[in-house]
Amino acid sequence: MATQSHEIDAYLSVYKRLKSLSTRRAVKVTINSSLGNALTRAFCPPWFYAPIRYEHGIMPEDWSWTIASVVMTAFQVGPTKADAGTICSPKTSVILENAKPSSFGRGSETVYDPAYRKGLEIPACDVNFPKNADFELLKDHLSILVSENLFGKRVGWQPEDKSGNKRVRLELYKLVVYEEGGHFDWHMDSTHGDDHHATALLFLGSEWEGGDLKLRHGGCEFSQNDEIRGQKQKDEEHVQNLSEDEKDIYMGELHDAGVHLIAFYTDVEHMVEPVTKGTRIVLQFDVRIGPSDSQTAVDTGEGGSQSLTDYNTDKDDGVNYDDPRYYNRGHVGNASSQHAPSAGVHCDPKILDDVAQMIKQKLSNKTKKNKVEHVAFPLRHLYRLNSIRPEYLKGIDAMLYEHLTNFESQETKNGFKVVLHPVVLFESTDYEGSWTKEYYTPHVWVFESDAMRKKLKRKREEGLVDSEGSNDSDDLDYKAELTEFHLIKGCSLEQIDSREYAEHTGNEAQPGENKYFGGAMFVSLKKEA
Ligand SMILES: O=C(O)CCC(=O)C(=O)O
Ligand SMILES: [Fe+2]
Repeated sequence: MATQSHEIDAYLSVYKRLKSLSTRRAVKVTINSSLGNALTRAFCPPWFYAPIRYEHGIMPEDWSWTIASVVMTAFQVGPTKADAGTICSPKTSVILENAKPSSFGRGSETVYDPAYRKGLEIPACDVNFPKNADFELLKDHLSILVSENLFGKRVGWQPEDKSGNKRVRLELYKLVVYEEGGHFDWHMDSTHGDDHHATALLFLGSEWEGGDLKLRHGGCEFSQNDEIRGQKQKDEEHVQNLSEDEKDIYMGELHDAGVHLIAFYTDVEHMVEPVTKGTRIVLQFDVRIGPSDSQTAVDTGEGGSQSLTDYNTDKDDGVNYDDPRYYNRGHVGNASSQHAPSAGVHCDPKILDDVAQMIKQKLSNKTKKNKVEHVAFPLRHLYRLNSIRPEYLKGIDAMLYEHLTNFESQETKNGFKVVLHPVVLFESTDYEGSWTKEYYTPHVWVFESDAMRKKLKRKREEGLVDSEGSNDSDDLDYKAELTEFHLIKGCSLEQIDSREYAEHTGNEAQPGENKYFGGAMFVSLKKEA
């Protein structure tokens, strides 16, 4: 039977406000292009796994307390502040006594449905760390790992900026518990702010079986249990090369506690398979980027095309290596910069360069018939509407942005101008609403960037444009007919329509604007000065 109302209609109605505020243009989409294929090859893993353990075999005596205090951090739960043990040795019964069944967001409601999610939780306000300094230290360690592995040198390299604000901040969201039979079906986490860009899960040292955390994004998958098995194998190989004395130390109690960290960008879908034995206990953190809440996010200025290097101007890496909080980076698990785990913000520069060269070629074509002023392609990650900004780009989106904004060659003396815009993929059907090859003519609707919307709002307040938006072609500085938009196969933008992300199921219901949104990069040649 033909689809009655086109899915995109439902999707668009969610963004009514956006529609009413924005000028939009339809740009024809090119599918299966060689640029689209080159973009598909440009990839960064959107997650990582790192064991957190006590490696006193490697560190000088006086360093041990730092790591030890991380895994031995004590905590309390519930209104009575009951002793819940430590990160490496939690008191399961106390935690269970204080935990309540978890609900989750389905569309505009927050519901309880054990068929979808069967788990228990303790909200952050009921998790207390009697030694706050230990908790801060723990968060510092974890945020360095998250910085290095998800945000690279770009944002997270400096744990703090000059005024002491952390660039990557971990905020405890809740403690999550799964008993035997507990599970959580596929979902994306709800976001709790425009600066909330990843989830970090710290798995405590309780015993459990099953309960595999599975992640998926852009056609790639991750399995927690596979990572743990892989790590065990690596450890065994490592231990074979140690002396007997070293072996005893290495295989010590804390090393085996199984504490580990998994972090992923907020638009990564994930699920927890049923726990078959024991109790699985996790501290879930929201990862926030940039200055703390009390300060407003950086204004990107005109066109939202501020470069990342502007944002992160300090050339000095800003780390005080004498500070005991930082000197043992690289001794937490295997996630040191020298032994980066499988994931990380890395992408073969040759692939990035291929993309830049192909774009350059398209933009340099001066013949009237094939003239192209803008080459555009979707962002690989989904963002909140207000987070489609250079300083918030994640993983491969950030790598491409940075590479393209810094790209220079003989022909493009002034380099590229790269601008971000929210976009909605718009696929046509026939009059009955069915999908046919003949009528399959995908377009994207392009909306103003955050900065452009602000500019428009100002203009509107000054009465320079009408409230319905503007037809003034200056507002969007590109011409649809001179723009090539290359779709990337399997990218989130394509899936957002088919998977009902507008009704996505997260930890709690998300009001309209906080939902996930697609974006695109528009690349043009910088105008001669
Ligand atoms: O416990 C986990 O591994 C993840 C839990 C989760 O996805 C959530 O609570 O949103
Ligand atoms: Fe989740």
